[in-house]
Amino acid sequence: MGVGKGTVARALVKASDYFAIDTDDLIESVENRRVKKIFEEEGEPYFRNLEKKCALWLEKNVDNTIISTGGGFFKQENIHRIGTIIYLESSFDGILNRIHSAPNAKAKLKKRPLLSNLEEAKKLYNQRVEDYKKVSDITVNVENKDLNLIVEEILGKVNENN
Ligand SMILES: Nc1ncnc2c1ncn2[C@@H]1O[C@H](COP(=O)(O)OP(=O)(O)O)[C@@H](O)[C@H]1O
Ligand SMILES: O=C(O)C1=C[C@@H](OP(=O)(O)O)[C@@H](O)[C@H](O)C1
Repeated sequence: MGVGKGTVARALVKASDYFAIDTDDLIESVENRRVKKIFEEEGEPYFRNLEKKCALWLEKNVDNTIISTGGGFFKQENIHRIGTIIYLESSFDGILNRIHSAPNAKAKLKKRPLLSNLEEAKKLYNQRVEDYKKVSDITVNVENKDLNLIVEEILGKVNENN
């Protein structure tokens, strides 16, 4: 939720031969509506089921690609069969500061249904943090870090990992 997955993916594409896709974008495209609308009109379980379908499709069909995901995608049962998992690490306040200092901060907050209640969002972050660490193959701290340095670290660690 706002740690910089999409931004980092776009920077990685510029700095390498990789191309990128985003699971929320894929879901929005097949549903022809925004994630926020899907949550409002169908509820969260419906969205998680779309993530599951997307995860199964990625496992079968996508290789050598940067995949940015929604913040809850890591729970997919086949996540390790999709590829190398990179965790972008930041404190909760670091994430909020990022979003609040974006020029379009209001829109960024509005499109994220799980950020609408800050207390609940912090609870969710605290619940997930240990799981993010457990599930990831590579961790890169992104707090207060320049995008170029983040990209350099990721590409270095991915090369070491392969
Ligand atoms: N390394 C960075 N330095 C400064 N701002 C960043 C960095 N990474 C992301 N941002 C900003 O943080 C906000 C959230 O990033 P975004 O890529 O949309 O997150 P996510 O895809 O994880 O939800 C955006 O306004 C983006 O410009
Ligand atoms: O953390 C989550 O469970 C979610 C994060 C969102 O994506 P971002 O991480 O890009 O905000 C989006 O997939 C959906 O609102 C659920």
